[in-house]
Parts: sequence; C-alpha cells; structure tokens
Amino acid sequence: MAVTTTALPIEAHELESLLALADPQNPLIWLRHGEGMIGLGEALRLSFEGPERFADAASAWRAVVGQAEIDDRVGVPGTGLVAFGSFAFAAGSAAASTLLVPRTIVGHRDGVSWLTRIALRDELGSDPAETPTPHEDGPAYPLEFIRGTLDAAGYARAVRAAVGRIEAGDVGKVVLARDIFAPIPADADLRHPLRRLATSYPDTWTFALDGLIGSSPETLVRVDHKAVSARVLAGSTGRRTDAAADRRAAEELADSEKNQQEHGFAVRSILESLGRHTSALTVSDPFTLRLPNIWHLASDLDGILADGSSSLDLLGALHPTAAVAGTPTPAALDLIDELEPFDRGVYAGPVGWVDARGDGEWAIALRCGVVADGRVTAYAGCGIVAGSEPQRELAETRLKFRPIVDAFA
Ligand SMILES: C=C(O[C@@H]1C=C(C(=O)O)C=C[C@H]1O)C(=O)O
Repeated sequence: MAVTTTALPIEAHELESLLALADPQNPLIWLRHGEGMIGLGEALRLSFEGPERFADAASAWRAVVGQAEIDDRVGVPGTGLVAFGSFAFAAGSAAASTLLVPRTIVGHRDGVSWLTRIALRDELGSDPAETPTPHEDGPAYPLEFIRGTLDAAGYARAVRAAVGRIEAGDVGKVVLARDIFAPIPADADLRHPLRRLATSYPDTWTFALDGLIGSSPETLVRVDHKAVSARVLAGSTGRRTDAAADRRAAEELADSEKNQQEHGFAVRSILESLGRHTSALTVSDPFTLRLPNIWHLASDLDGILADGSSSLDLLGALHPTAAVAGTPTPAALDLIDELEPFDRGVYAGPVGWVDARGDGEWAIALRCGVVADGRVTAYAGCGIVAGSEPQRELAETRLKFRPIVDAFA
C-alpha cells in the first residue's frame, strides 16, 4: 500500500464539514470535541474471530505496516496509515472483528486538518481518487424503539438471578445487558443521529463503523508515543433536573459503598492487565463524571509503555474489563452467556483506530446501536453486585439507552 498524508486548509474541516463528507448510509467516523476523522471507501478489510481475534489482528496489522510505504507530511495522531476497527465482545460471537483501512481519510485535530490517500500497489501511477465532496442531507426518520429479546421483566429476572449467584459466591460482579430494536428505512441518512450524538455528547467518543453507531464515555486505551492512558467507568446514577438534587446524587454516588465496590473491581482489572505492559502506572482518585444523561464514577489511568505492545496488543490484554464483563472474568462471561439470551456482537467490545506505529485510540462500544437488516438494535447494561436492585438496574439501562434513542428520535 502507498499512503500519503497532506495538510488541508484548516477552516474547511470542523465537525459539520467532516460529517458532510461522510457516507450517509455507511459512515466511518471517529470524533470527539468536534475533532476527529472520517473515512471513505475500502483499501483493505481484515476480519478476525474467536479467542485469538486480538492477537491475530495485532500480527496481521504488523504485516500490513511492514509492506506499506508511508509519506506522512502532517504527523499528528490519526495521520499516515490508519485502520478503523471494532471487535466482538465474546470469543464465541457470530459477529466479525474488523480492521478497515479506508481509501481516503479526512481528519481535523489540534488545529491541523489533513487528507490521507491510500492506494493499493497495483493502482500506483493511476489517477488518485477525487478529493471528497460533501453529500447533501438525506432523509431523517424518527424511530421508535420496541422491546428486544430481553424485555423489562426478563431483565429484572436476570438481575435477580445474578444477585442470587453473587450471594452464592459464584462471581463478585457481573454486567448484564438488554437490547431494544427499531425498524429503520434503508435510505436513512445516519449522519443525522451521528450529528446529534456528537453535539449532545461532545466529551464522549462518537463512532460509526459497519453500522455500529454510538457515543462512548469509556476510553479502553489510548497510546500516543508510549504514553498510555485509560478511563474506567463503573457505578452510575441518573442526572436530576434540580441543581441541588443533582449535586447530591453525584455525592451519594461517590460515597456509596456498593458503587465503590463495583468501581474497585473495574479499576483493579485494568491496573492488573495494563500493569504488565507499562511502567509508572498511576491511577487517579475516583471522581464523578457528568454526562447529559448520567453520572458515572470514573478513574483515569496513565502510564508509559514498557514493551513493544501496539494498542491492538493492549486490547487483547485488557478486554473484557470488569466494567463490561465482571469478576472473576471467566465466571462472569459464563454467567452472561447463561442469562443474556442474545449475542452481544460488537456491543461492549473495543472500537477505535490504530496507526502504523501501533498507537491508537480505543473506546468500549457503549451507548450504541447496530444498524443492520432494516433495523437498529441498541444495547445497554449495568454492573450487578451484591445488593443490586432489579428495578434500579432496569431504570439505569433506560438512562444508558437515552443517547441512542434520542439520536434516532
Ligand atoms: C455496560 C454499560 O456501561 C458500563 C457499566 C457501568 C455501570 O454499571 O455503572 C458504567 C459504565 C460502563 O462501564 C453500558 O453502557 O451498556
């Protein structure tokens, strides 16, 4: 592959102009704080499956990089050779895990805009692809979501069963999710929900790849020139309309023993797996992270990469964290298989991008839906620990569905 990145005039590529360039039906997008990148076309698609999907992706990506000729005249995160990717949550999932190198990437970050073109070797010398041009807005359809394979009562029963298994000592924590669907017409312009997500939740990672669309607040891992960081979320409560009540809700979240326990499981799982690949790993005190729909208990981790791991290798080490699976991991995964009557697909798996150095940004695919076969399926889950109450957890799934339900409303 031959990869060329050149600088673009800056003013042309703010959020709106980036979105305008994206494919309306099959957008490929990575955005935060109004910056990010969009991809067009496909130069290379690699698919992986099974328990070795991360290791396979890491070695396939090294081989691709080894063969590429890269001329990067910009040199910020996201320039040069980049693959967008998403990975199935479960080793046994029917969903593919994918690395996708587009033909063209348009990006904007830290005051710099760029255009990357990727050509296969046998196309060298032929005319370069045209400069991307904006697509006019297509139709927006208000969607109504209906119950999924696990309805509200079924979810409450699953939570009760999980609490029973926690009391029996089978697991300390398990994350249980449910799904909802809405039919969607084939010509719907998916940039409408993406615009709403990116503007309503600017502090989250807004992503789109192969119909997976969402805005995740949880950074699984970021690698930038050996600096490694992650943000762990676990423990949540709804926002309140009254300002004083809202502040109290956040304080109660921070002081609650149940939430501290649930959060502690998630932080320890990341510390342990990231600790093996980093030096000087530090973790912040837990803090309350405010999103428009929900408060989360959050911790930030920072370290220095101590081995030759790429961000894809780190995904293999980190996934699935206790924030989306539970602890201990194998028993929690078995319990998820037993109590959730659906394949999570790429929900709760890593979504993000990797570059030629192996650097990249990966979020956990949360607050998301998958558009396929004429419908959007959205997922939301909650960490269940001793003392979890089914009706509260059900209410928490509704809060977590809000970004995606509102984006398509
Ligand atoms: C599983 C989800 O969210 C995860 C679970 C959380 C919790 O239980 O408090 C909080 C953030 C995420 O780590 C989801 O949004 O679907």
